[in-house]
Amino acid sequence: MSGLGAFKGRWFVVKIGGELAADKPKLAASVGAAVRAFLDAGVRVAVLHGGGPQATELTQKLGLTPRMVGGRRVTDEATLEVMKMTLAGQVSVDIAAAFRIAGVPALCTTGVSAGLIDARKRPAKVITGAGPDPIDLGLVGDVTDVNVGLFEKLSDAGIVPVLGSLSGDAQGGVFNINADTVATRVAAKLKAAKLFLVSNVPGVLANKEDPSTRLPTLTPAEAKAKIASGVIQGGMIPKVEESLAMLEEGIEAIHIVGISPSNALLGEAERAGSFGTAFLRG
Ligand SMILES: Nc1ncnc2c1ncn2[C@@H]1O[C@H](COP(=O)(O)OP(=O)(O)O)[C@@H](O)[C@H]1O
Ligand SMILES: CC(=O)N[C@@H](CCC(=O)OP(=O)(O)O)C(=O)O
Repeated sequence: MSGLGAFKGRWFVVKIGGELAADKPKLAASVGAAVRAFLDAGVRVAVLHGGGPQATELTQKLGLTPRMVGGRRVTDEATLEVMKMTLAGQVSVDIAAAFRIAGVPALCTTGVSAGLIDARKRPAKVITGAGPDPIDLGLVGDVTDVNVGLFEKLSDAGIVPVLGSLSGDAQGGVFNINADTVATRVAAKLKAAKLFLVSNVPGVLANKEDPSTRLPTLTPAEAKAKIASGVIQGGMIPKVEESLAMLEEGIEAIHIVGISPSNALLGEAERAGSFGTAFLRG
């Protein structure tokens, strides 16, 4: 029995980057196997997923031009339709299939369902790396509430909720939210013991082109300096910013980790910094 037993009854929140859904056997052997091990240790698990690369590809196929600002997608009506097709469609079904291979009873939907994740439109805001003026991202939301009771009921029934990062409101509104952001909000509301942001890179890298330059740990000061100097760019910016915000809220363990080798997530859960990047209070 591993050290995971110490987390019996607590929540682990796992966020899967959209790109990882493309290879079902690999996703099953890495994230699927780790989630199975968490469940076997009595840990409660909630999964959030993105689908950014698939959404960008479909946007282009439809003759539209994707626009990202500081790692966030500018979301007009047409783009929101694309997000529904990819997050609630292709990516959701592929993750459900991968979890079946791993023997994980996953219920795959989005945060819109049954008010699992409530949101409201995000007001125009200054975005890191995108100049001094506030930017309106369109139909992008901020999480306002998480239905913790329903997460607990699903978990009590042995079901793992797996949610694409769309959320809604009681008036029928639907909003696109960066999946890292949703994951951090859900982790905070569930008072999760650990949050894992599982991506296509092994962690935060000192040189983003070289996987051997993984930084095992980062303090807030180090992370902010790496954003300011341009070492951390693009989609890694929201991951790191959200992780730092989580630390400020008192969540003790946030890990950015990859899926190679396949035991990376499980290993990182057992020993922080062993396979990914763990954020430490400064
Ligand atoms: N310092 C860095 N270390 C690792 N990845 C980085 C870094 N800076 C930028 N990146 C980029 O961030 C990407 C991960 O963000 P993103 O594509 O949004 O992942 P996900 O889809 O898993 O949320 C990596 O593929 C990499 O290209
Ligand atoms: C507002 C915003 O940026 N939403 C994201 C949601 C998907 C996502 O985060 O996907 P990954 O985790 O695969 O990057 C987007 O539209 O790309």
